[in-house]
Amino acid sequence: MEYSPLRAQHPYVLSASPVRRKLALFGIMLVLWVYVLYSCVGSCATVPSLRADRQRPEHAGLRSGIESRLVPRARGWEDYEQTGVGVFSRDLNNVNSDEGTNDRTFPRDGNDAETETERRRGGDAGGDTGGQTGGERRSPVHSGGLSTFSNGSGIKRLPQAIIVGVKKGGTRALLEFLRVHPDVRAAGAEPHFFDRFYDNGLDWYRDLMPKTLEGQITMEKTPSYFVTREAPARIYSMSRSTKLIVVVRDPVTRAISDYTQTLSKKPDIPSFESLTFKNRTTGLIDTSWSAIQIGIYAKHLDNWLQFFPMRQILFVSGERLISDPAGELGRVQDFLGLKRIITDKHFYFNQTKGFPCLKKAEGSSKPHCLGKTKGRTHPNIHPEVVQRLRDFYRPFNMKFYQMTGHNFGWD
Ligand SMILES: Nc1ncnc2c1ncn2[C@@H]1O[C@H](COP(=O)(O)OS(=O)(=O)O)[C@@H](OP(=O)(O)O)[C@H]1O
Repeated sequence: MEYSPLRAQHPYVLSASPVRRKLALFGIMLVLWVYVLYSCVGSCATVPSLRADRQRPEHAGLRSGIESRLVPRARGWEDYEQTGVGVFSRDLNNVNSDEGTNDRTFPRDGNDAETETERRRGGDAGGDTGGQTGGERRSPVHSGGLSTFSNGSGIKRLPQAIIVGVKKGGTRALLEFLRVHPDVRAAGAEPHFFDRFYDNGLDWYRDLMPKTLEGQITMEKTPSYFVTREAPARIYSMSRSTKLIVVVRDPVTRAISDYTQTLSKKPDIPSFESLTFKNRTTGLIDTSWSAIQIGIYAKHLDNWLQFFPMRQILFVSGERLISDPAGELGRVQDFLGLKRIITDKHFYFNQTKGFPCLKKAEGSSKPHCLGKTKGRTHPNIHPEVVQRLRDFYRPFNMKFYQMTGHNFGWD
């Protein structure tokens, strides 16, 4: 008789005993269980590890230093100034024009513009607050009041350090440079929580922050806080141990820079000179003009000192941030209790831009300069007007040097 494999198998299958069938079923179930168990271990692994870190703070810094390199961060937000579109879209026209720049360009690696899609992708950017009314945003999940969402890449925390000022001081440069540090994570867009969106509440604010691991510092920058009367009390009530950083710059150049920004958006505004003086003949300065008002640093600082001791405020020289970025970054890292990781080797001077740039942007291997709205050419201001302004600011500068114990050399 001819051998037929078909015939040889069928009788075997049909005649399989119930015991064998049960064994086969058991085998399949076993395989399924192993598979389910394996999947669960993979997806739940991060939760216990975060808990373990909290119990072992001495290891936190080391671990976060390593892990933070694995966590994707948003890159380059410099042109979201004080308006910022982050993960969520917003109506740019709702933004106060004297502070924000509606220039959405983002010259990545020193040249072209970032698209809206790229901005939305900026994961940890935290989003901007201006276009997000409370109702538009998903509400955060609460977990014991300290943090919201918890997953593999950390949890959202309120900032422990804030760059509170000053507008046009060099705040974007400082934040961009700082985020190179593996233990710093920052909201990309300016949240404007303590001046414009305070009523949205702390949970709303926290939800704008990037996720951090234990040992990492959460930061944000909103330069208008420095001149916001309510900001110190509000920050104090969030946490009295918040570290504050103020980037200050010669108030005369700062005022011109401020004016340049406004002019770029509203080319029809009056001349710098006519806005500066209440009366051109008497030379009386119009201190109600925000471009002038912001530069009276001593006055604004007084307000902060009602709530925070001087040791909790670091003043960064906007000028030195350009001439010696590594030096200023060294001071900032010390102040934040960070290891000095950002050094000279991170910067190069870009001749075309006329400013220091990063050799490697965070999360990229390419050089990175700040965008077109940073380092604009200022209009020529009559030397007499500049001199008049210098005279006006001198006593305030002196007072500021005295208060901070540091001569910034503006006079
Ligand atoms: N590395 C580097 N690259 C480019 N620009 C730099 C840098 N460091 C400091 N600056 C100065 O930053 C000024 C803008 O300050 P801010 O970022 O604080 O402006 S803003 O208030 O957020 O709009 C900006 O002011 P302008 O020169 O008037 O445009 C720059 O002088």
